[in-house]
Amino acid sequence: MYVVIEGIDTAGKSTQLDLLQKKFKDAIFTKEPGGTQLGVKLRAMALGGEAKSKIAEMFLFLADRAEHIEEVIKPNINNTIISDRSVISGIAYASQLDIDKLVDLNLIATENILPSHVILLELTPEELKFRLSQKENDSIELRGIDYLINIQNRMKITLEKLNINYIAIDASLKIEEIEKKIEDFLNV
Ligand SMILES: Nc1ncnc2c1ncn2[C@@H]1O[C@H](COP(=O)(O)OP(=O)(O)OP(=O)(O)O)[C@@H](O)[C@H]1O
Ligand SMILES: Cc1cn([C@H]2C[C@H](O)[C@@H](COP(=O)(O)O)O2)c(=O)[nH]c1=O
Repeated sequence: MYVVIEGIDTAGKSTQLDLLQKKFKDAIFTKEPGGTQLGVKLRAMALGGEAKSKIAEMFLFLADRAEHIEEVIKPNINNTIISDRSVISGIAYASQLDIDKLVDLNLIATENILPSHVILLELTPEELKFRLSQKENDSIELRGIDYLINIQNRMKITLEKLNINYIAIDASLKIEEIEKKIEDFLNV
């Protein structure tokens, strides 16, 4: 299975991935952006704010995704893959473009390969504001609360549009409660 943990910045993805690492010892753990050698360079460019064009930024993430599919997902498609982010973030975060156009571009990048299970961790604006205040914000996080909540809404629209098997979990629940809901969703 190709499992993805999705959510906007600070939603709790890394926290749950650390717990999943203990449970799925044979799984391939990966991420977007930055899950390949090329992806590390693309991540640095995209998150470093080097692209003045939002379209150029989007293509940096698309290139990362295409390389990730080729180098990590396809070779391991018959094993358990657990990824921090995916095409869902890719479509949701490119908020200057129409979702349908983004779906087409991302299906090219992913060769029509989609996650089999997506866990969406959802934050309230209040919880997001608190969590962002607890860390140094990167160029995307600096776009603010309304921008990120809009991204979160676009994630749900994208999941429905792609008809992907997903669960939306309140990210402000206790860490253990979220862990249990994920376990039940993955039937482990
Ligand atoms: N269920 C939770 N309740 C309260 N705080 C949480 C919960 N899960 C994670 N946190 C805290 O929220 C912050 C962000 O968590 P984490 O780094 O796991 O999020 P993330 O989605 O990986 O973030 P990013 O995408 O920005 O890297 C951390 O300080 C973490 O300790
Ligand atoms: C895959 C992907 C990610 N982003 C954004 C989302 C986050 O702000 C960063 C990644 O940070 P993380 O700490 O690794 O979660 O990049 C994006 O804008 N487009 C994408 O396709």
